[in-house]
Amino acid sequence: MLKAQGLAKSYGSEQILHQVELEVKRGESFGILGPNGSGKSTLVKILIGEESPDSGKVWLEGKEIASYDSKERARKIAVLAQETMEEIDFTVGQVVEMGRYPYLKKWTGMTRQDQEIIEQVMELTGVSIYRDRRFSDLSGGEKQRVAIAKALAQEPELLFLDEPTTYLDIHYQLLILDLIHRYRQEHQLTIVMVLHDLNLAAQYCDQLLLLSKGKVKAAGNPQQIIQPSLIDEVFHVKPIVLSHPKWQVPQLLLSAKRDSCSSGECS
Ligand SMILES: Nc1ncnc2c1ncn2[C@@H]1O[C@H](COP(=O)(O)OP(=O)(O)OP(=O)(O)O)[C@@H](O)[C@H]1O
Repeated sequence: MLKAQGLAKSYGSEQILHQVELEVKRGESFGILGPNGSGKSTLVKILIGEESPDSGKVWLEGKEIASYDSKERARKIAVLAQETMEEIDFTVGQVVEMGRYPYLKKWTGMTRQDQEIIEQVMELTGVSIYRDRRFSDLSGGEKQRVAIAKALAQEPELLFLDEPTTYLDIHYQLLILDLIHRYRQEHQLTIVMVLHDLNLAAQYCDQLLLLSKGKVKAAGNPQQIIQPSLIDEVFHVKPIVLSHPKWQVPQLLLSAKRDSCSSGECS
C-alpha cells in the first residue's frame, strides 16, 4: 500500500530524518513510535506528500506520491488533523461534509450518495446529535470524533492519525481507537498512526516502527519492539514489560524513581 525508501530531510543545517525506509501492507495498522523530536511528524508529512524529502521516495500503491494531484491523493489518503480545524467557525455537519470535497464535481453539489455517506459516518462516530452545533464549542473528545467522521467521509484507503489520543481521557482513547479498529476491519482500511502511548500501540498496531534521532532504530511486531532494552536505549527509561492477560501483547509498567525522590533528588 505504502512504501518509502531512503528518506532524508533537513531543516536548515539540522538533519531531521536519515535514510528512513518502511513498508505498510494493505489492511495493516502501522504504528510510528519515538521520543519527542525524533522526526515522527516530519516523516508523516513526507509520507502524505505534504513535504518533499531531500532524497528518497514514497510510493502509494506503486505510484510515486509526488505524482498524485491533490484531489486524487485525497480520495486515497485521509489525515486526522484536529488542530488545523480548531480555528474554523463551521457547524459539525459542515465540517463532516468537507470530507466529501475530493469527490465533488464542478458545478454540482452533494449527491444523494454523498449525503448517505455523511450520515453513515456521523452515526458511526456518534456525532449526529451535534450536527448543528458549532465545531469550536465542542469538547476535545467530541471534536476528535468529528475529525474522524470527516476523515472517514473521505472514504480513504489509507488513514493517517498523528497522535489521535492526545488530550483524551482513557474512555475516549479506547473509544476512538476501537472505533477506528472496527472500521478498519469492515472496510479493509490501512492505518498509519503516531502514538506516544506504547501500551495502546502494542494493542492496536500490527507493525511498529521505532524512530530515534531521525533514524529507524527498529521495526517489527509489538513483541519485537516493546522490549525493555530497546525502550531503555531509545527513551532512557527502564520499564517492566508484562504480557497483557487478555490480548497477550507486551505492556509496559513504568517505575517511578522513588529511591532518588526519598533521598531528596526530586525536589
Ligand atoms: N518546519 C520546520 N522547521 C524547522 N525545524 C522543524 C520543522 N518541523 C520540525 N522541525 C524540527 O524537526 C525535529 C523533529 O520534529 P517532529 O515534529 O518531526 O518530531 P516528533 O517526533 O513528531 O516530535 P513530538 O513527539 O514532540 O511531536 C524537531 O527538532 C523540530 O523542531
